Amino acid sequence: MAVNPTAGAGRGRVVATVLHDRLRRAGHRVTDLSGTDGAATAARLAARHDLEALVVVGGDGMVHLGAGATAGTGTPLGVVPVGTGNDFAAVLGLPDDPLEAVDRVVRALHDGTARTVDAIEVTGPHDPPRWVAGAVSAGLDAAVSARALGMRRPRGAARYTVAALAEIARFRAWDYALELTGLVDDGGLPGLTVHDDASATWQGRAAMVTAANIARIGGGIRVAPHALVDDGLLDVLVASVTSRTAAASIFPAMYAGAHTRRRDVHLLRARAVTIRPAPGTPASAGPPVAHGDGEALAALPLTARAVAGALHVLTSA
Ligand SMILES: Nc1ncnc2c1ncn2[C@@H]1O[C@H](COP(=O)(O)OP(=O)(O)OP(=O)(O)O)[C@@H](O)[C@H]1O
Repeated sequence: MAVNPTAGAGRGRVVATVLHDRLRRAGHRVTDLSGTDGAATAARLAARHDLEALVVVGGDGMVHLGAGATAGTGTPLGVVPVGTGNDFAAVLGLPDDPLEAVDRVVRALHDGTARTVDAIEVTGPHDPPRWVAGAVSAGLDAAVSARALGMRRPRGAARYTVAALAEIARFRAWDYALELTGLVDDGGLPGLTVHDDASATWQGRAAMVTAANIARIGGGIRVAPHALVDDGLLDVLVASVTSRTAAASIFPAMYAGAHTRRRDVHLLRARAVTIRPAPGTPASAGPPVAHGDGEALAALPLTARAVAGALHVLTSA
């Protein structure tokens, strides 16, 4: 197991004790692989290839670490949500009561039941491949994540809201060049060039480019309301919003998923997307560092690819 003791205002530590006890009583050998921070935990997880299963306790940041350690390996992943943002757990219908979630994990391990879902493999020219469970953000939502990660106060969901207000206040749209493969829905995006082999290219100005495996990010923002976690596809949101006023109205609309009714918001569906700054964009004016599951990934360019069935999430039928 791996725990973020700070998640949920310290609830992570308490829930982890219960989980540890329940797993031991069920006859499992339990190793606590939690580090002193996210990077230390990731390093400890990367060194273990012998786990029967990995159970993470925390928010979407811990799901990110768990996906990184288990995606594509066949090792089942258990999730006990105690964070502020528990989007992955919510989308999978896991109990939001952490003690019920512990029960579910213990029962799934006993019964050998797991749900097979997709994950996003992220590759770029400079960094090793990374796995993302929820969504890859490369626009305003990435800037908000970066700011929220750097803030100590306020805690909880309010931190994301404060970060969003600050980023909207200094917002300027970015110029992107996108390449999509395995396109099955063009989302009505003007200027998209679609080729016979189901690839497509687009260049333009946008506030958000987000490749989503699940419907929600940031603790309930319904960024891609119809995204399915097991369709082998990414829902790619392109918000061709260029003014600060429009950016300010789009963010609150996303909580209800109402942004998709706007004519300048497009949801495409494809197997993979490569996201670059448009040619000629000076580095100082380029899009922000991409984030995945609310964690920093890498500067653009990057390719996000849906990998069908990469994750086996412990849950009972
Ligand atoms: N042992 C640890 N100590 C401190 N931070 C950790 C630890 N393990 C992971 N983290 C990091 O904490 C961050 C937030 O993690 P997580 O998503 O689990 O919680 P959260 O929902 O943001 O938490 P909170 O409820 O405190 O807002 C992530 O960047 C994660 O890597």
